[in-house]
Amino acid sequence: MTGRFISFEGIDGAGKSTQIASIAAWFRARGDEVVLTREPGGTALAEQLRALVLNQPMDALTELLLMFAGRRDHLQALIQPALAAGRTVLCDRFTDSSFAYQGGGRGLPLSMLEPLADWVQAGTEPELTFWFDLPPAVAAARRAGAREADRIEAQQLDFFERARAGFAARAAQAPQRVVRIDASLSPDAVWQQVEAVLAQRYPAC
Ligand SMILES: Nc1ncnc2c1ncn2[C@@H]1O[C@H](COP(=O)(O)OP(=O)(O)O)[C@@H](O)[C@H]1O
Ligand SMILES: Cc1cn([C@H]2C[C@H](O)[C@@H](COP(=O)(O)OP(=O)(O)O)O2)c(=O)[nH]c1=O
Repeated sequence: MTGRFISFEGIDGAGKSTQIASIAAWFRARGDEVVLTREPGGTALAEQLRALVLNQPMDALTELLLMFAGRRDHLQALIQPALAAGRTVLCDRFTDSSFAYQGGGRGLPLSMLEPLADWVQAGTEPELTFWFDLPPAVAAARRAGAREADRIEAQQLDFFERARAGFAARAAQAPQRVVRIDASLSPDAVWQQVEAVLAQRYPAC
């Protein structure tokens, strides 16, 4: 039995964390065993890499390699065993974030990212990805009221414009997998959109 693998994407401040709790509750109410996890991070090793990558100065390629190193450990130690046990894995960010941030934001070429994604994922891919999309200025205003910026969140608006374009390109390449949610609306209005997608993709048996 293979479980479901679902990821959540969007620029910082899009409201992913706010929605994921309700999504986990939605699957639990159906009787699924839910594993909530995140990237960068998700395992002890990958959380150590997260602390480095979000706080230490480094070049873009080093940043990319650390993101994929953590992802490899996360897949091997947590995601793949959970899927093999039939669990529903909800992952706050996955490979689309590397394409958006290191590809779009930092400007690294797709020819560098694509082979890494193939090697590291070796066929494991989310079956559904929610892309919480909103203008970077709106996301920045939300973040300003909520928390102190880390090394990546401290980037300027043009970085987040490029990251947003990176998510849009990934969505265009995989329209069956990636569902765009208008994240500029109120939390309730965002939830209505999410719930409609869940109800359509996972009808009650
Ligand atoms: N739809 C929304 N409208 C307005 N504010 C929101 C909305 N969703 C989340 N927020 C607020 O914006 C901030 C960032 O939300 P969060 O869920 O942490 O985003 P993310 O995990 O995508 O970075 C938090 O202060 C949160 O309360
Ligand atoms: C997974 C991943 C995240 N990131 C970045 C996006 C975020 O700025 C940061 C941390 O992600 P996250 O914990 O999701 O931050 P937030 O809750 O603020 O949205 O890491 C990348 O640059 N590349 C990646 O591959």
